[in-house]
Order: sequence, then C-alpha cells, then structure tokens
Amino acid sequence: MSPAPVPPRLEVRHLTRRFAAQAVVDDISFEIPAGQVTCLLGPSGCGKSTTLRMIAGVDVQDAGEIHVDGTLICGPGLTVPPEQRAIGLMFQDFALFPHLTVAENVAFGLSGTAREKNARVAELLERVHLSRHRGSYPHALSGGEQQRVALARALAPRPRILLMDEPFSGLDERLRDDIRDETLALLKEEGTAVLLVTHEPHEAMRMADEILLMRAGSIVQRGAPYNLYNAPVDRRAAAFFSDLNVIESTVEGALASTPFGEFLAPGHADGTRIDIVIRPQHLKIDFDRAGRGPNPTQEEGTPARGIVTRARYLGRESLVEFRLETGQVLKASVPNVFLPKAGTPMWLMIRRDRCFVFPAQG
Ligand SMILES: Nc1ncnc2c1ncn2[C@@H]1O[C@H](COP(=O)(O)OP(=O)(O)OP(=O)(O)O)[C@@H](O)[C@H]1O
Repeated sequence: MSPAPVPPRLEVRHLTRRFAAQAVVDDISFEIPAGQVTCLLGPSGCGKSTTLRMIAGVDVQDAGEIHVDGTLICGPGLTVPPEQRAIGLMFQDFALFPHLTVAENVAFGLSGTAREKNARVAELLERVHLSRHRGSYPHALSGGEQQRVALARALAPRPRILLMDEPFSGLDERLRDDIRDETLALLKEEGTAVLLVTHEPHEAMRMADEILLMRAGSIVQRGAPYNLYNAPVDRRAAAFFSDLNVIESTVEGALASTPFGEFLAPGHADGTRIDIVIRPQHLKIDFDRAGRGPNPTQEEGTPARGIVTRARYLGRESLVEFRLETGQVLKASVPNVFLPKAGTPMWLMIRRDRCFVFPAQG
C-alpha cells in the first residue's frame, strides 16, 4: 500500500474578508508545502496584509478555512487562538524587546529546560553570525543586525509556518540583497513553510519558490518567478515586473500589422484591438548604414528605423529611448554603457519570442 500523501503545511481555502461589504480578500485559495517560500506580491491595498493577519489569527475571515498540516485551525465554528497555531511572525518593524539582550530576545518564545533553550539560542545566533553580540542590547546593533535577531527569534521555537510582512523594507537598500540571501539560506535549512508579503517584484523574484500575484483581493496569477516573468497573464501582470513597450494594433485575418512586420494573433477575432507588449531588454539595436538597416529575420522580423530621443546610463545598463517614424516612443535597455546622442538614427528589432499579445486594455 502506498503511504498516505503528506498534507500541505499551510492550506488556505476560499478565504474571504469584507470591510463595509467590500471584499478586500475575495475567495483566495493556495497551499504551501514545508520548506517552500511563497511570496504574496501585489500593489499597496490589494489585501496582502489582511490575508496574513487572518492566517496569524489576529483577524477573522468572513468565509473560508485555514488548515495546518491537514488540521483545520480556522473555519466555520472554529478559531484556534493565535498563540496555539505554531505560526511565527516577522514584521517590518522588528519590535525587538529593548530591555532584553540579544540572547534573551531570541529565547523569549522558547519552552524547555534552560539547557535546551541555551543550546537553541546559541545555534541560531551562530547561524546568523551574531554570537559575539549575545549580551548586547538591540539599540547597540545596526538595522541589519537587528533584523537578523528578529529572524532568529521568530525561528527559535521552530514554527511550522513563518509569516513575514515586508520584513526587509526598513533596511538600507545596499544591505537588502545580502540579508535576503542569508535569510533564505536559513529558512531553507529550517524547512519552515514561509509566506512572505511584499510589494517589490525584485524581492519576490529573489526569495520565492512560488509567487502569488494579487490584485484587488484576488490571486490573478501563481507560479515560479520564471513563469510570472516570462508568461504573464495580462498586461498589468507584465508591467508589475519591469517597464514595458506597448505596440497597439488591430487584428485582420488573424494577423496584426506593426512597424516590425506582421504578428500572428491567433484566437483574436478580426477587428480586435490588441497590445503587443515587450520588455525594454528584448529590443535589439543596430546602426544605420546610410538609411539602411539589417535584413529582416524570422526571429526578429522587420527592423524599424528610429531616432534616439534620450539615453541614460543606469549603472548595470543604459536606457535608450527612440521615436519611430510612426511617432511611437520605445525604450531599449542595453547592457553596460551605450549613450548615443539624441537625434542619431538607428534600427530597432524586437525578439518575437519575447513579445506578449494581449487584448487592448480599457
Ligand atoms: N480594519 C480595517 N477596516 C477597514 N478597512 C480595512 C481594514 N484593514 C484593511 N482595510 C482595507 O483593506 C484593503 C487591503 O488592505 P491590506 O493592508 O490588506 O493591503 P496590503 O496589500 O497589505 O497593502 P500594503 O502593502 O499597503 O500594506 C485596503 O483598502 C485597506 O484600507
């Protein structure tokens, strides 16, 4: 007989929360297995924190259920109190206890003998490289160190689930990526199921095994970061991850005509207005040779001539803006330093395999 399937560590079914008759979380369902980091990503006000608060037990849903390891903890007629949920919390303001030392902060939620507690505190402080600060008070630590103490404190009781709400947003920009990587390594070692709320796509891409993209209370797309970036469900989902170029067209005979040649628009009826969407890094640039550009290719289609209107160096790449003969402005992102003068004619090609075709918005 095959073993019974392991239930997900966290399972949320049809969760709904209304304020003044408006659903700010509207029938969402998802699951997180042990050891997985899932990011709830979306713009401000889309319902991310409300979702987290219901799972933590500090807010109660109007409908739906929450299960941990296959056991109902919150549903019709049942609400397990927050302190009995084995769920750890880590929020933006780490809220360390100022009158307790680093070691005392980490030990705060621990049970067991003094020896067991000391061993767990020592293990975690070692892991976050803060052993030498065990006797320090929070005010004597940097923001990044305080964040690591908060992480150690949240993980100390070995929670089954860790909920993190914008945990890195109070930190210096330059510190953040290092701390994200360190945090991720520790979370993976501990095998906790993590639900991390963020409005920053970069953070979700860096941290998540799975992203749940949320908009106006609903999950509009879910999947690995690669899938959300490379196969967005709609133009707004695509725009969440980078700048976009949008070329508008109308379908005729299953084809859409553009300055870059004709595009297939299967499944769109004749007369449908569509947006052909492409990220700036998928535009290619070539030089103008006395009014001539490169030959058309199957992959890149027909090149279109444009005039440079602006070029800016952004560090890792340069952003060059062009005006096509149709008047449309397109942005191309080019690695390293590429700063052609305004007015320079150049040729643009677009990676057809990187274009998305959506019905026009609005
Ligand atoms: N207690 C409350 N009473 C009334 N409305 C609320 C309450 N809590 C949240 N809301 C509303 O619910 C919506 C979702 O809020 P929520 O904090 O979940 O969004 P969020 O996606 O986490 O946003 P942010 O990233 O800005 O924190 C917002 O419009 C908010 O004003």
